[in-house]
Amino acid sequence: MSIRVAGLTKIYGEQKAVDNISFETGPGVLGFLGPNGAGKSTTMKILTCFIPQTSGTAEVCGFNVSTQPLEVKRNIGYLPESNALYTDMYVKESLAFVAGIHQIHEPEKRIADIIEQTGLGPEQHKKISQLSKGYKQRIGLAQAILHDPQVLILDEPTSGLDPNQLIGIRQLILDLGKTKTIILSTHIMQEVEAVCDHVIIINKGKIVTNDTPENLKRKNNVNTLEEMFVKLTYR
Ligand SMILES: Nc1ncnc2c1ncn2[C@@H]1O[C@H](COP(=O)(O)OP(=O)(O)OP(=O)(O)O)[C@@H](O)[C@H]1O
Repeated sequence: MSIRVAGLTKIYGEQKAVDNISFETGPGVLGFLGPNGAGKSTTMKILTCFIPQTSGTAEVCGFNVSTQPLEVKRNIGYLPESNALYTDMYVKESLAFVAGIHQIHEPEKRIADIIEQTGLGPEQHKKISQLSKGYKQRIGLAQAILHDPQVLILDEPTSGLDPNQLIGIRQLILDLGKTKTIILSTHIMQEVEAVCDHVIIINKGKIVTNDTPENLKRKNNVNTLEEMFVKLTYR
């Protein structure tokens, strides 16, 4: 399994944001769902070594996030919810910058491949500040996959995109999920139906369910994932 989480807990001050969660996942797309404030981003930040957990363990590709953060970062690509970009950089310049950080061999070829894969071709000569929101998301994704990590953590990668952009990014996630382990946080249930093989729902810091979308609908006797989400997380 590429990701193993055991008894993970994060306490901010008095608040338990993540409460003793455990799960494992391998190649494919895992939907990581839950209401606002459930603890999704906190879990993702721990997995990507942005913040330390209070207790419990997390491993990425066999490397421990607490004791082997460099190895974890080599094996993980992260698109944070905020998708902070250097907006004064040109598209290729920003990718070259990230390629330098990862010490990528033959960066020009890899950057050209990634521009092709993420559909950035038509916009590749622009400054990031000149790009539409959808293309900025593509830059965030391009930066996350540039070093060809085995694991991708995508925090609401399609929020605010128009339907055309949505289709493009979802297709890219589907393609990547054929070989990589992807954890995808989203509030869009259509997206879960479209791309996720498996779903974890977290509520108030605890995992309330972990199954395939089909099993979840059947077990909860509902027709849609929206109904299932409300049933498991409302109040
Ligand atoms: N740095 C912090 N300091 C204190 N509390 C925090 C901090 N970051 C998050 N929290 C709290 O932890 C809880 C979980 O937040 P988190 O961002 O993980 O939720 P989320 O599931 O990603 O929510 P959303 O869907 O709204 O993005 C929230 O109550 C939040 O206010």
